[in-house]
Amino acid sequence: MEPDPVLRARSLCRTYGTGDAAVRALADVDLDVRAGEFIVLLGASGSGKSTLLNILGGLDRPTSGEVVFQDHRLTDATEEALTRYRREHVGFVFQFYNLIPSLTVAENVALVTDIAADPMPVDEALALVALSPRRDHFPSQLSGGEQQRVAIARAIAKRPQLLLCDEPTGALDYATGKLVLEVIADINRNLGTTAVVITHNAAISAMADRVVKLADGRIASIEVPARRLTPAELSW
Ligand SMILES: Nc1ncnc2c1ncn2[C@@H]1O[C@H](COP(=O)(O)OP(=O)(O)OP(=O)(O)O)[C@@H](O)[C@H]1O
Repeated sequence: MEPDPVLRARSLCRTYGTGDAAVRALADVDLDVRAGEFIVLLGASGSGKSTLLNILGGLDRPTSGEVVFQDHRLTDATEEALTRYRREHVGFVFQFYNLIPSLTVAENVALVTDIAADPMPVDEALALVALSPRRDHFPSQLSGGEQQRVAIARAIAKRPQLLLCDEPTGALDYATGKLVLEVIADINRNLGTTAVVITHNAAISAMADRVVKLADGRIASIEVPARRLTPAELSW
């Protein structure tokens, strides 16, 4: 039996602007995200990937349609409830790491654990991304890949159900990007965190449970790779 969906999106539409300037970013998107799965979201630039991820993560609302997280309709939620949803249940990782330069690695992660309901200890989160020895360093003393691993530690330290990653390897070289993907795959496998990862790199799709392709704001296809590869087995 398939696991229950942790997120259900139905008939999602998102239009930016109005009148002649209106841009339809999403049109009639239906998607179930199942507990514990690893989804890769592919599609050309402008196909609606970030718009969909932002709506799933409660950073944005659809123009019409609905999103349900477990039993909660996010589309009806107040701003306070959406903020609580993001704070308690969603970890975000973006292309640029958004670390606070004046805080150490451990302090950057503690920013999140200080306000979370049931966080893991900061040092446990740093161990999961293999950065324990760098806990007292500042972001400027780290490589891009290391900074991204701090961002991942910060995202997972609150034990979110969902880890939403928008081009997490977009600013990284090949080898470093692979290391970062390995960390995300390990977290998905070992902690059971449901992961949705946007990428431009189709080779990454072989590490997914399902690959969702967007084109012009619609789901063009959903594929299940024959065998889920580890990032170490991927090449591009
Ligand atoms: N704030 C906005 N105002 C107006 N149009 C927007 C806005 N955000 C996105 N769009 C438009 O919506 C469409 C979908 O954008 P989106 O960022 O979701 O695509 P994407 O697939 O993530 O692209 P990329 O791979 O380039 O990041 C694009 O045509 C984009 O120009």
